[in-house]
Amino acid sequence: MNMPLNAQTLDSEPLTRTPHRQETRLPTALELRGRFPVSEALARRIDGYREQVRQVLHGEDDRTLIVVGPCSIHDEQAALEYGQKLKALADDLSDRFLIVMRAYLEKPRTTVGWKGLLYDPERTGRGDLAQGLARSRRLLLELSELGLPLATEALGPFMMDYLGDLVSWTAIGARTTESQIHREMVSGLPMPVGFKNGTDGSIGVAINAMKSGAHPHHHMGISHCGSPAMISTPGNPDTHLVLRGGRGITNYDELSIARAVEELDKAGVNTAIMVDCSHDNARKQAERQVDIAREVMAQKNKGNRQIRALMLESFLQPGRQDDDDNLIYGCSLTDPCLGWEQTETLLRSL
Ligand SMILES: O=C[C@H](O)[C@H](O)COP(=O)(O)O
Ligand SMILES: C=C(OP(=O)(O)O)C(=O)O
Repeated sequence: MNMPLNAQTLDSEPLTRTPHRQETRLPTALELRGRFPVSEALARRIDGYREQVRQVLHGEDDRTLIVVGPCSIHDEQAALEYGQKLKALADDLSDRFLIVMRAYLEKPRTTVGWKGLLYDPERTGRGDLAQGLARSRRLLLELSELGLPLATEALGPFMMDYLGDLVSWTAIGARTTESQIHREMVSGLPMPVGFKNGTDGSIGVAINAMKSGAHPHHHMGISHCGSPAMISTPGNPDTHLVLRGGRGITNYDELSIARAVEELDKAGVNTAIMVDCSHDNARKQAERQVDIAREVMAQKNKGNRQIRALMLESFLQPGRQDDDDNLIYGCSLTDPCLGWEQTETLLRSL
């Protein structure tokens, strides 16, 4: 499953090289979508998942949306094994939860580090976007065919052109919520989008992002055929806030959520809340996600109607590992995750 795809067939020929820049040709979005096509039946299913996510986020479906899965995917086989387990659990719990798998292929880094399967699938540090794009699309297709809705973080401004038709919910991360380029992108996305609060914990930037993302935009982009283009977008009405804590301060407690809802309401945007149980809320200690999820669901069960969703970082094995020669199968290379057993026990108990 981790087989490199043949670069020759992926049009990755060098274009130009200067001392400051080398350009390497990539397939267009249309070419890649053509190589790994979505059937009409699957496209209809994905439309259906997006509609279910919308209904939960707009309070028309009382279930809780759970976005759960690895911090990052580095091994397709482990991701598929995780997907099979999650699909069985999602079916079992579908009366209470709408479960969407985190299938994160791009990682925003605080400084530098591995940026995800899409950029550097072999983790050599040299990058191989041609292979990364193809492996990412093939994996999303295979996971979708298991019958799972998928979530990503939309980071590179053109990546959704290549992969977006397979995604049912996406995040704009804490490091990019303030970026106009990402807000413009969201304005043209066909799925619901969660904006994270800033890394400093501020939710004002996410509220501004929701307003901007709901607005039509005209911006510079690349057409699906690969030419420079002016992209005009209608605005995305299905955005919401994700509380992930910041600068060591958590924001999943009753008071923080009430304050966030008040600010959202004052700003006239959707008051739906997703709590990210990981990241600064868990202070990078994966097991803390268990207590956080329980505490937030207790608030919901006590009658907080704005809490509509949770995010959990989880993989086959608990914890995280450094990328060396003795990799543990199914263990995160980025942030620490809950292991599968912990995840299943938690979700069944919520
Ligand atoms: O979700 C993963 C990380 O928190 C995010 O990519 C930042 O990681 P870093 O601080 O290790 O670069
Ligand atoms: C990078 C992530 O989160 P954040 O933007 O909240 O740091 C993530 O969810 O993988």
